[in-house]
This record gives sequence, C-alpha cells and structure tokens, in this order.
Amino acid sequence: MNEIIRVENLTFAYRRGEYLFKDLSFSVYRGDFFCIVGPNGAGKTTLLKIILGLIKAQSGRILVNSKRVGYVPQRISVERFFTGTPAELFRAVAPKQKVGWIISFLHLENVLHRPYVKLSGGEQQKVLLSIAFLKDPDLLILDEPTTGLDIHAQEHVEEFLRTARKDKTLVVVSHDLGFVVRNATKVLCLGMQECRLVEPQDLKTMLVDIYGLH
Ligand SMILES: Nc1ncnc2c1ncn2[C@@H]1O[C@H](COP(=O)(O)OP(=O)(O)OP(=O)(O)O)[C@@H](O)[C@H]1O
Repeated sequence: MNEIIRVENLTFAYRRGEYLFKDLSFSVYRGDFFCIVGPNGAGKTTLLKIILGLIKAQSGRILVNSKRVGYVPQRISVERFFTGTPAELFRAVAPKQKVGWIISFLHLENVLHRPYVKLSGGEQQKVLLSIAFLKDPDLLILDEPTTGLDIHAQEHVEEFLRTARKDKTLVVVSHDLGFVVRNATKVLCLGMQECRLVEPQDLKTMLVDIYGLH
C-alpha cells in the first residue's frame, strides 16, 4: 500500500473551543518528502505528536502504515539517562561500516569521543539525525531538522536528507521555506483558517495568507 499516513477529519484543541485543527484530512504517500509549515504556535509539533500517537485527538482517524517509525524531536534532554559519547551511541545502533559515511557526511569526526551532553545544540542535532537514519526506519518524522544549525551544517543536513532518504518517507516540520521549496514533494500549510495542502511551487503564493507577507 502506498499510503503511509492517512489523517481523516482530525479535530484537536488543547483548550476547549480553541481549535488547532478542525476537520483536517490529508495523506502522505510512500517516498514523499512531506513538509509542514506555518507560524509559531500553529500546531506543527502537535500534529506530529498526534501522528505518532503521543497525543490523542478529540475526533478523527489517524492511520499509519509503517512498521518502523523514526522521530527526531525539536529538543531532547538526555542528561539524566545518558552520559556517554556519540561513538557509543553509534556502536549501539549499527555496525562500524554503516556509520562511517554518515560521520564524514555530517562532519562529526571531532565530536565522536566527547560526552554527548557537552556537545552544542547543532552537534547534538546532527548526532540524533544520524542515529535516526542508522536505525533504518521506513517513515522518519523530523521536527525542524535544520533549526539552530550554522549555514554549512544546514547545507550538510539538507544534502544528507536528500541522499539518505532513498525510498524512505519523510515528514518534516520546517521554518526554512527555501529548504521546503527545494525538497518537498508536498507541503501542508497550517495556521490559516483552513489548513491547506499545496504543491511546493505554489508555496510562495500561500505565504501571503499564512504570514501576511507581501
Ligand atoms: N501540552 C500543551 N498544553 C497546552 N497547550 C499546548 C501544549 N503544547 C502546545 N500547546 C500550545 O498549542 C499551540 C501549538 O503548539 P505547537 O508546539 O504544536 O506549535 P508549533 O506550530 O510547533 O510552533 P513552533 O513553530 O513555535 O515550534 C501553541 O499555542 C502552544 O502554546
């Protein structure tokens, strides 16, 4: 089956009457690079969590047709349960020959043997992304994978996602509209009166509605 995610008539509010989504329906298909955009607070992370089953919606149906799902959240705090190094993490998830190319692709050589918790936010993000890919999920959900990265790291991560995704299905929340236009196969725009699914080339015209830009 090519439909990997189906969201049907999803309605959700954290507070009674303050809806983030009302009757939202869309599908994600195998091999999609499906991007979700929208202003702060529009509900992008919430939607990912609903798809992942971490939050329950008030009504609607979510079907996920994937045996192996990977998720890299916006921020992750591991201080309390992991004191090791990226090298140890890599060793735990994949054989050495599978890890090498990712380390050089994302320029992680210099951080491999330092305590993970002492790495910068951007370095940690690249390590988490690597781990997620090494676990070889068929559906990978990424919340702002390029946020907080310097311009070189952003390019490396973008190139990495393009190269490593192969037949994987990606669902990616991003504020980087250039990244979205360059990579997305479909874009879901949140934060308007009505959420809309658009083709990447039509995104620019949507910006006027979403952000009030001219
Ligand atoms: N657990 C919660 N309880 C109540 N309200 C919440 C909760 N989590 C998020 N919200 C609110 O719901 C709205 C959507 O939050 P969410 O994190 O999904 O937005 P987002 O589109 O991912 O934003 P950003 O671009 O800033 O990351 C925000 O107004 C937020 O304050």
